[in-house]
Amino acid sequence: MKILSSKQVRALDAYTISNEPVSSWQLMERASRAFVQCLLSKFEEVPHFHIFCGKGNNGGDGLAIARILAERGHPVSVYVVEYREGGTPDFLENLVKVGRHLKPKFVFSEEDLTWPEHGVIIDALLGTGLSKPVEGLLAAVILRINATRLPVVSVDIASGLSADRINPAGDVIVRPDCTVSFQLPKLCFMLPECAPYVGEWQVIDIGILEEGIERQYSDFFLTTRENLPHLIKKRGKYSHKGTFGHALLVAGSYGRMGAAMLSARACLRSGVGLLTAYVPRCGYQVLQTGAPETMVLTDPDDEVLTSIPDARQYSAIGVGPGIGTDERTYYAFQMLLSNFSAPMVLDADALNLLAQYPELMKMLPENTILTPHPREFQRLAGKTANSLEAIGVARDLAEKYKIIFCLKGAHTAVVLPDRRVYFNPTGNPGMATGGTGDVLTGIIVALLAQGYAPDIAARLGVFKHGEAGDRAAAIRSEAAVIASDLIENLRWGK
Ligand SMILES: NC(=O)C1=CN([C@@H]2O[C@H](COP(=O)(O)OP(=O)(O)OC[C@H]3O[C@@H](n4cnc5c(N)ncnc54)[C@H](OP(=O)(O)O)[C@@H]3O)[C@@H](O)[C@H]2O)[C@@H](O)CC1
Ligand SMILES: [K+]
Repeated sequence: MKILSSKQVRALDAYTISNEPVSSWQLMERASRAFVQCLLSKFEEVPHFHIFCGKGNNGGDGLAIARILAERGHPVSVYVVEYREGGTPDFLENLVKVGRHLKPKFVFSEEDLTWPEHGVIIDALLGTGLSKPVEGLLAAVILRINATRLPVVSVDIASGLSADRINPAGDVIVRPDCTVSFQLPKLCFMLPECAPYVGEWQVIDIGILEEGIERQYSDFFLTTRENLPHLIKKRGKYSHKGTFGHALLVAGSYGRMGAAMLSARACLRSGVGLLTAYVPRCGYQVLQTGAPETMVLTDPDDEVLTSIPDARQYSAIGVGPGIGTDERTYYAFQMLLSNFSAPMVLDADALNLLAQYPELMKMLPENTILTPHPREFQRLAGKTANSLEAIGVARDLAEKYKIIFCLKGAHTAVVLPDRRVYFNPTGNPGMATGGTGDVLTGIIVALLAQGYAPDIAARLGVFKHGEAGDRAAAIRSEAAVIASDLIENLRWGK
């Protein structure tokens, strides 16, 4: 699913209006009806809705939503915040229409506000037409909304929040519990800095023309459940273990064999035909016992990796979980990079080694997948002001070295060498716990070994990892999730 800028969304609305054709008021009516349907599905008992409207089209939506709710007999109060004169034509038309069912309260100053004690607040003050920081009366109303203990649902986007960039500190923005957005997600929904101004978010279909979306160019996408299942390879009746590749996992050091084990078990549960692990000698028994399906090769050293095996026979290589950053491990890693160019995924200490020895970057095989969490990325690429800037730096590096980044986070961003960015929708805060990254490495190396193209292996791996986390959290609750639960909850069917 594409992520478009506010300007592109305006062009898209205009395209739908002239090509469907549909009037802009009708499109607003469609959006508002879809919003009401979604809103009512969130509550078992319909509460009293308090709808705060601005005077642009977001306010127009608010008025239409108020009317539709009132027509159905639901309790509604509607407030129009008079921060400017006039209003957009669709706002004005809906103001006339709502007047047949309800008496809006016009708010000219803070004193006009009587604050509700029960019910749900609907925020329809400002939408994607935000053009300057919020001040004066609008700011006062937003601060009051943020001070309430009542649930807040924003229409399309929280009022005051910029869709396409990160607001400067100090901007006055609604902090909703939930945002119900029209047709396509906004870039800000993907960024951790914006999370307090987004809440739970949901995108609803308002019937924007698909061909109009196709005409808009974007480098940003949200991976969706719908566009992934067909990418999962069927296992044919006559397939054998050789059909699904042979992965090599280079992992572990003394005291960190758990990382190797988690990666190995995740790899085995992700469809790989054969798995060999290359570990220091201290890991031999651990893996042979804990992951008996794995073949184990050992380094001459007891505690850290100091050399590499002959990797020519492997269809993919995963390096990093638990290997540490010993200088001898650096030499081994360098040797691996200079001798082999199989599809590779690098995580954890392999990334720390890259940060410590940046000359290794030039040796990475094309389409190598790097899976840093924010601190690892900072070590690798330097400090950035915010997550959007970090994504920009990752795009430059991905293009320069022809590599793929999975920038791990609530919406992990898969950044491709052609600069496209795919955000991931699955996963939950329960996954912010030790070892989940090792699981991801194991999944991705399994997909690479089975012959998935690296960009698909990265996107699919990240998606399935998050989905397994969601399943685990549904069973155990977020706080109780540990990395092993993800492995147990991997599913590769539809
Ligand atoms: N297009 C469609 O067909 C559909 C659109 N839909 C809905 O429309 C929404 C976008 O509507 P919109 O473009 O009218 O923008 P919106 O944010 O409501 O108001 C802009 C007004 O506010 C003003 N203003 C801006 N910032 C300000 C500030 N800080 N403080 C004070 N004023 C400020 C700005 O002033 P100006 O920039 O002109 O000076 C302008 O007058 C979108 O989010 C969705 O909800 C849906 O119905 C689906 C169909
Ligand atoms: K809003």
